Amino acid sequence: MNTPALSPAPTPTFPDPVAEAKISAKNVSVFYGAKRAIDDVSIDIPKSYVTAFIGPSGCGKSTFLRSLNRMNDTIAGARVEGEILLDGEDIYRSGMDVVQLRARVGMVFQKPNPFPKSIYDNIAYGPKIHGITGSKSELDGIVETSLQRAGLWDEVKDRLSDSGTALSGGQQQRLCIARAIAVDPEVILMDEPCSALDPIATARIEELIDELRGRYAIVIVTHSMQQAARVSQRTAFFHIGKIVEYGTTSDIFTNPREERTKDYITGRYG
Ligand SMILES: Nc1ncnc2c1ncn2[C@@H]1O[C@H](COP(=O)(O)OP(=O)(O)OP(=O)(O)O)[C@@H](O)[C@H]1O
Repeated sequence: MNTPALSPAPTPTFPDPVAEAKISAKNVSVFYGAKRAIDDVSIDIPKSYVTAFIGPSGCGKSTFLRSLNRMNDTIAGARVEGEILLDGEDIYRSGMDVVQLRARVGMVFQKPNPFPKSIYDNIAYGPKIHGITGSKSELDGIVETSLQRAGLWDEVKDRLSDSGTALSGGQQQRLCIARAIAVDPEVILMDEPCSALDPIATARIEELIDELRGRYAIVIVTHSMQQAARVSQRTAFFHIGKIVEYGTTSDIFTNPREERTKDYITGRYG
């Protein structure tokens, strides 16, 4: 498969000296009680590219994604071993401010989950609680910029006081992306962000990911290999808790080194 990216993307080599690591995971294992869901995974996630995690159901993609901003902390029995560095700083060190971390490393989930609040408040909430600003005019500015960046401003600018939950599914997902953007993140993690959306809303989110590329490090878990090929520049293929192969998206899809990667991308299993 060789689906072209949405717009001319850099064709990175691998390893790519230009793609400085934003996140470095070193020998990471994740357990649920005694069960090991991620087994000794190491990966550098670049600053300026979109990285896709692909692999069969249950191979640990979401588990690993959640370990990148300590969302696994919220799951009883989950435990992470190894090291995850964000700009060289261990996010699991004691004393790490996890609320601050999750603003720096934002997350968008499978099912859009806007707060049951107005569109405006969905965006303004984060900057307020993180103390980014309390001033109404600055907040107005953040709300407008975030909605613009998420490609939603024109659709909602005249109804900012309507409830976020009254929007369509695709608009709700763009609202959730705007909410993540509002706190000025450095990384955005997306866990199957289009799986609840129709093809048109999916295409809109994919265009948006492409527009956001370069401004944020983006990591997307997807079941759709076409989607990975369209939106990402790097792809990691997971299988039974391990990364089998990681490289440029074009190499993974056109010239995989590993038999298991080949089998997966040609649809032989998964
Ligand atoms: N909260 C949990 N408690 C116990 N086991 C879990 C939990 N969440 C996931 N697992 C197990 O960990 C393994 C990895 O699951 P995970 O959801 O990370 O895989 P995935 O590749 O994202 O799957 P999918 O593509 O189906 O979403 C699976 O065996 C799953 O059953």
